[in-house]
Amino acid sequence: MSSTTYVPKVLTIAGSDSGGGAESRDLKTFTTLSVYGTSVITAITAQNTLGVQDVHPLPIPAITSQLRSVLTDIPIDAAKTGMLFDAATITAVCRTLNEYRVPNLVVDPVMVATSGDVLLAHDAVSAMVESLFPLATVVTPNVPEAERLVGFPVKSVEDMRSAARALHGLMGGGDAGRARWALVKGGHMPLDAEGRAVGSGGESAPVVVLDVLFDGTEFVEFRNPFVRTRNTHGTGCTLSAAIVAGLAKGFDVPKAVADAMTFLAKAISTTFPVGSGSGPLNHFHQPDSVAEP
Ligand SMILES: Cc1ncc(COP(=O)(O)O)c(N)n1
Repeated sequence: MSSTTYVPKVLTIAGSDSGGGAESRDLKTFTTLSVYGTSVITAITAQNTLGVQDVHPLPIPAITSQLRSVLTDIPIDAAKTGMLFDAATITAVCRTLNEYRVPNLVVDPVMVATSGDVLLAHDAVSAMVESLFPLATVVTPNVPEAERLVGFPVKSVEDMRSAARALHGLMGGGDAGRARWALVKGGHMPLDAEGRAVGSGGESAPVVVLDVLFDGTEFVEFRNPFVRTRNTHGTGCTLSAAIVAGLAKGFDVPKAVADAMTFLAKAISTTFPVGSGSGPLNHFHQPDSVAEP
C-alpha cells in the first residue's frame, strides 16, 4: 500500500473480550478487510469460548473521553456499536456521537451472548430505541433481539419482513432525507428446503439462512447455506464490523451488507477450534470475493 492510498478509518464502540472476540474481533475483521480500525471500550468482560465470567462496565467519563480522543482527531468514515451494557452508557455514547459527525453508524443491538450471558440491562432497550436508533444507518438485530425490540414473535419469513418494517419505523423511518435500513438476521431461525422455519411444525432439516434488509420501501433478501458448527461466537459482531468496512469504502448499504455476508459465510465455514466451547469465526481468510474499492 503506498502512502498516498486512502485507507478508510472505522470505529467500534463495544465491550472487550479477553477470549479474543468482541471489540478485538472487530479489529481483526477491519484489518482483514483493509480498513484502519479504532476502538472505544464500554465494558471489560472476562470471557472465553465457554461464556462470560464477569462484566466490569467502565465509568461514563472513561467511555466519553475515549470517544472524544478518536473523534476529535481521526476522520471516521463509519462506526458501529456493539455491547453497550446499560442505559447510562447508551445515553452518554449518543450524546457524544451527536457532537461529532460520524457519516455511517451500524447499530448491532447486542443483548445476550451466544453463551446466554446478559450483555444489556433489561431497562436499556428503550434507551437504545429512543436515543441510538435515530442515529443509525443500519440496525442489525438477530431474531431474538428483533422480537424484544418490536414486541411480537418472529416465527416465519413473513414475521421477519414485518419485524424489519417495524424496526425501520423505530429508526424514525426515512426522515431528514437519510436512508435507514433495518437488517433482521435469520441465523437463529434457519429455514428448511421449503422455506419454512425449522421447528415450526414437522421434522425438517435446516438448509438455508435468510436475512431481510428493508429501507422503508424495498426488501432485499439474502439466502446463504446453513452451516452446522458450534463455532459461531462473534457472528453478529463480525457481520456488523464487515458492513462498517464496506460503508467506509463508500459502498451503499445493500452492497456493504452483501459483501459482509460473503465474508461471513466463508469465515463460518472455515472455523477452527480455539477453546473447549463455542469457538470464534475464521477472521484470517482472505476476502477474495469481496470487491476492493
Ligand atoms: C463484549 C461482547 N460483545 C458482544 C458479544 C456477543 O457475541 P456472541 O453472541 O458471539 O457471544 C459478546 N459475547 N461479548
